[in-house]
Amino acid sequence: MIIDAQKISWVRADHTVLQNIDWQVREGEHWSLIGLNGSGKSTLLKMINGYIWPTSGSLAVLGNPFGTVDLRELRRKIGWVSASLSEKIRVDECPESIVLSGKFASIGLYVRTSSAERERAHDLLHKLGCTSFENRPFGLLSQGEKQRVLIARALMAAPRLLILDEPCNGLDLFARERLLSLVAELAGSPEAPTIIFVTHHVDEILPCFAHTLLLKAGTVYKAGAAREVLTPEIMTDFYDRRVTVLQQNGRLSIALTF
Ligand SMILES: Nc1ncnc2c1ncn2[C@@H]1O[C@H](COP(=O)(O)OP(=O)(O)OP(=O)(O)O)[C@@H](O)[C@H]1O
Repeated sequence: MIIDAQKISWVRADHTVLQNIDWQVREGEHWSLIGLNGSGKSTLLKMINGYIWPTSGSLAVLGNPFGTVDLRELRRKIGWVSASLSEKIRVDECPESIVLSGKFASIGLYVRTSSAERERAHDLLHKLGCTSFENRPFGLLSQGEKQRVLIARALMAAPRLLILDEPCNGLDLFARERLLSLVAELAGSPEAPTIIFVTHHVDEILPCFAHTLLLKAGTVYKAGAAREVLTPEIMTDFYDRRVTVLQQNGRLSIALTF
């Protein structure tokens, strides 16, 4: 089991941020995670990465029950690509060293690297289409280029779980589709980690994300097969607004019904 959350809650200053979350992610599944602002997505991800602990309930990640595991060791097996990671990267650091730093889960590269590690970093930069700007400082890269470098960085540690936290934010239509096709390729490869794809936009959910978790006000609204969850009835209840669900090229999109 990749994630086994049993009735987890997280309470802060008499505010229940997460309540009775049951969520099981099995090996070989890729999930999308959807929730309105403030529904608890970041809190749940912080918990999965071991930065906060459940107030109640039990959580095991990659087969390690919390309380019995070295969380720093666990974090090395999880790649988490998010806007807050992007903000931490130094603007003058180049893609090659950013990707290499992923091996050591460090921000910045402080150790001597082997030629095999440098070769792997180059392979990943190539795989993610970053070769043409691999020597350009991070601060000069476009949003789409930054995202691809950060995904390559996350893959450097060969994680078993990869969290892509709103990776398409700020991308234009073409950069978005380019990133999504790289994600599809990654998800389909034999050595793919389990991927959790967080988004506000249903049309970004690729067919490979066959499972969906809907979080609403800190609770699991629905979790299961995407085709059973992303229905007009369920999404209308979820958003408290009547919506229609459209399908095109194996992808869905949601439109408000006026
Ligand atoms: N340390 C904390 N103490 C009290 N409340 C908190 C704390 N951290 C988060 N919250 C509250 O918990 C709720 C969920 O926050 P969270 O950041 O997890 O939502 P989110 O789904 O990631 O939102 P967004 O889509 O806007 O990023 C919010 O109401 C937030 O204000």
